[in-house]
Amino acid sequence: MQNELNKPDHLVVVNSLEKRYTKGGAPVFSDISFSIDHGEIVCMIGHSGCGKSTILNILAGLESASSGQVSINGHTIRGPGLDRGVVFQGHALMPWLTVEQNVAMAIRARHPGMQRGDVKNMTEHYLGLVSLKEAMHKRPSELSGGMRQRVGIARAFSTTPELLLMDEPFGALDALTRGVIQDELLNICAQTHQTVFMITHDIDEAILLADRLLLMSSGPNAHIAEVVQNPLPKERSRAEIHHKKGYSDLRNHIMDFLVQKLNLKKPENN
Ligand SMILES: Nc1ncnc2c1ncn2[C@@H]1O[C@H](COP(=O)(O)OP(=O)(O)OP(=O)(O)O)[C@@H](O)[C@H]1O
Repeated sequence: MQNELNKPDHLVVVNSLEKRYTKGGAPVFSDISFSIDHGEIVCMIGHSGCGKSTILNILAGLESASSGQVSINGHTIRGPGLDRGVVFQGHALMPWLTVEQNVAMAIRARHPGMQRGDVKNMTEHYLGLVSLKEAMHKRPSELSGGMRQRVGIARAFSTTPELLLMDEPFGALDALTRGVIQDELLNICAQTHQTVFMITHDIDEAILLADRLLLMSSGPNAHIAEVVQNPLPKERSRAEIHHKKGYSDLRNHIMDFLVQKLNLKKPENN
């Protein structure tokens, strides 16, 4: 079905993904199907080893599925592409380049013909969004872990990807820094209507950031056991979210899922 912009309704459609590492063995996961709408933030939560990173890497085009397809804007993906930006837990910055150069390099890759001055302006704009303009001439080794991760986020946003993929992007950060960056991420997403697929182990982070949560059963043969729509309004704020009606119920629901339903068997006819 097409909308008025003649684009598919869903930005991303994931259809029946399955991954096997050993021939004849049980798949790590199977029958993974979901969609992501334009501007939506979808979080996947599940225990270690159920295949979350593998699914994200397949969406990034860095890994291939044993079967199934992923399409973005109606086109089946066949490898990595500039339509997708990835933020990993380890920021993966180039250590010999400054903060500015790390971001500018990504912008030039996305816009090969862009004038030098425009690249500079765009670099400063995205570093400004993560409050790092002051540090633009520093090298990654001179930054804290949180600052490096913010450079990684600025770099990913600066390429204006159709889809931003984040694999536990704040996992290595202390709670305070994590909170600050979560706020920054929410602000940027509100400004840019960025579509995001994200993996996290942190329930509070998922409730704060996600419009929809995909709860994975444990592997092998993991599957999406439940899809939960976040009932809290889209304008969520870290300072107030725990006072909102519905917050505790949602948190308890996800916690119960993770604690009690660890070994959900895949339904026979699903
Ligand atoms: N290259 C590989 N070869 C064989 N098995 C692999 C390979 N990569 C991942 N696996 C297995 O696939 C399963 C899923 O791994 P994956 O990293 O996707 O899980 P995850 O849910 O992201 O885990 P975590 O939350 O710990 O990061 C694991 O059992 C892992 O051992």
